[in-house]
Amino acid sequence: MTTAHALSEGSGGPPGQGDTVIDVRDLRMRYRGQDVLKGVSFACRRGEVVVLLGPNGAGKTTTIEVLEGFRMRSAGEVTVLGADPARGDERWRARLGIVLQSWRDHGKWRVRELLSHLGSYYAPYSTDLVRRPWDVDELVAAVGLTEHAGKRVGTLSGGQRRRLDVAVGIVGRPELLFLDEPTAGLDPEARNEFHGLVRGLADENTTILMTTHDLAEAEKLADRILILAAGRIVADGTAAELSRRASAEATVRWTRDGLPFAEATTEPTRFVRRLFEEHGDAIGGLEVRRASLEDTYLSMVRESETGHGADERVAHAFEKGAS
Ligand SMILES: Nc1ncnc2c1ncn2[C@@H]1O[C@H](COP(=O)(O)OP(=O)(O)OP(=O)(O)O)[C@@H](O)[C@H]1O
Repeated sequence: MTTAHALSEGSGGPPGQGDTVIDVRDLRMRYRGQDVLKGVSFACRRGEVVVLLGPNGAGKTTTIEVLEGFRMRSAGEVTVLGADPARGDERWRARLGIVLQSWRDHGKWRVRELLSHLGSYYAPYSTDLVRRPWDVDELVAAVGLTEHAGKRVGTLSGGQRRRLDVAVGIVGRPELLFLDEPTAGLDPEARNEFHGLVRGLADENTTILMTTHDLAEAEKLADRILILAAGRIVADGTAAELSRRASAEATVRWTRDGLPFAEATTEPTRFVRRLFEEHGDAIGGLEVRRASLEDTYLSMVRESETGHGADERVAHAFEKGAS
């Protein structure tokens, strides 16, 4: 994929505050008397890939739809690309790219025609630095649909449709891209290609906020991970930071004279050195394992859902660690 454009410059919109592209403070959402978001706060900087994790029904789609301007919030302050999404105009909207969770059918259109048609809406917002829309053939190649460019959308497979969803989301060369479970239904190869596409866009300074239930994907793509649970952000950091802060302990496993041993320790390097000093060649099968993102995620979600003030405690610990 070649996208040698400065996506963040010359786009015609007002700059955000410095490098902050998304700023969310105390966002609240209540549906029919039920509080889903109870004070969500976070920020995203230009060029960051931020992954929003959380259990089913946590409010990830709600959060993203508020930021896209598709949903009115109950309370809180939200700024996206320098504007309140509830009052975003067309020029503001042209700077966003959106890949929704649900498929909106355009079954009778052919792939290339659909992308040309949708792309034409962005032409008035083209600048010398950011040519809009994306050239259709280049775009079709970037999402791996070249072979299917002449097909009717209704005849594509589920995974091919998902690729098309992504193409629709980026046809206007967005500065900020929202991806709601973009890889659901993609095969491993398509998923891998999609990851390359996301990294390529981020390298060109596109800010990306995405949701996924695939923790390996989150770990691979995210500059920063947010965990939304029980109506709040209970964790905010890199995958490594999250794992370290969730558990300072690593588990060391080894065998000695063929017998298995395991020990939890906060100082694995010192522990392993001592182990070899004491037992030398009798040691085999050495393994040092820190908490995985999955361990961390599951324990944080569990703690926040069972209450006992754990979510506040964890969020506080993360805030302290992140600064
Ligand atoms: N329009 C609506 N009216 C009433 N309740 C809603 C509405 N939209 C969402 N909800 C409720 O709000 C909660 C959060 O939904 P949301 O779709 O934001 O969660 P999510 O984190 O994206 O979930 P998933 O991982 O399953 O996609 C759910 O309990 C859902 O039933």
